[in-house]
Amino acid sequence: MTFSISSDDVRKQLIKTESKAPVSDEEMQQAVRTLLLGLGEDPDREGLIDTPKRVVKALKYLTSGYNQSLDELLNGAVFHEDASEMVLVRDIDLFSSCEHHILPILGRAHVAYIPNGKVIGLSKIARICEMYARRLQVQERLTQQIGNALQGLLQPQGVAVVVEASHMCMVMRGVQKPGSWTVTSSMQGVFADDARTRQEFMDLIRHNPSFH
Ligand SMILES: Nc1nc2c(ncn2[C@@H]2O[C@H](COP(=O)(O)OP(=O)(O)OP(=O)(O)O)[C@@H](O)[C@H]2O)c(=O)[nH]1
Ligand SMILES: [Zn+2]
Repeated sequence: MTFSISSDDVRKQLIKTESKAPVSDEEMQQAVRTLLLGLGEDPDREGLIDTPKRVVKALKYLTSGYNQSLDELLNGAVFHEDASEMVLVRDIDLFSSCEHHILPILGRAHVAYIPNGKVIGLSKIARICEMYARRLQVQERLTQQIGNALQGLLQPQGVAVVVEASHMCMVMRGVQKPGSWTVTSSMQGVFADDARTRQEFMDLIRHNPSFH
């Protein structure tokens, strides 16, 4: 499957998902206070008195990716370059939140692309992962959004994204399966069309670096 997405499309997609926050911090804090009461706690005891404020601040931080834009994050770091070999940034730590339970998704992303006239600043690949991770997510969408962003920004020969993550909603509650992890991928362009290129990527994300 190949995708053709322009930077404009990526920006439109981004605008659609940006948060409009129709409630105040005070209203959010009041809701946390209600949750504490529902749990049978006393929200006025010393240890909990500032908890609503802290929870709102923490949740806003964990979803701060809604307020970022690709333009701002890139800071112009897309360069014209003749390179045509695979670029891979692997083992990018991810801290996201599942949209069903608002519990952590902890994992790693491996992101590769094969340039087609343009390269992107390496740190920006990690920043793109970070922006989409800092939202309420399902792992499949997070993976796809990272791939689509790179595809749209660089129009490369192909993009490959693999995310490996453990969902705390499956570990600490519910089915309670510590040690389970989920692997999702987004393969676009040559990574989707050519099994050897895909295999090279899979081999590179598995090999042990000699400097470790
Ligand atoms: N596909 C997908 N599912 C997810 C992700 N994160 C959490 N889920 C699942 O979302 C589902 C929600 O199912 P529900 O039955 O509505 O919720 P629940 O009663 O809390 O489900 P259990 O976790 O099975 O107890 C669960 O199966 C979760 O494992 C994700 O990133 N991708
Ligand atoms: Zn969940």
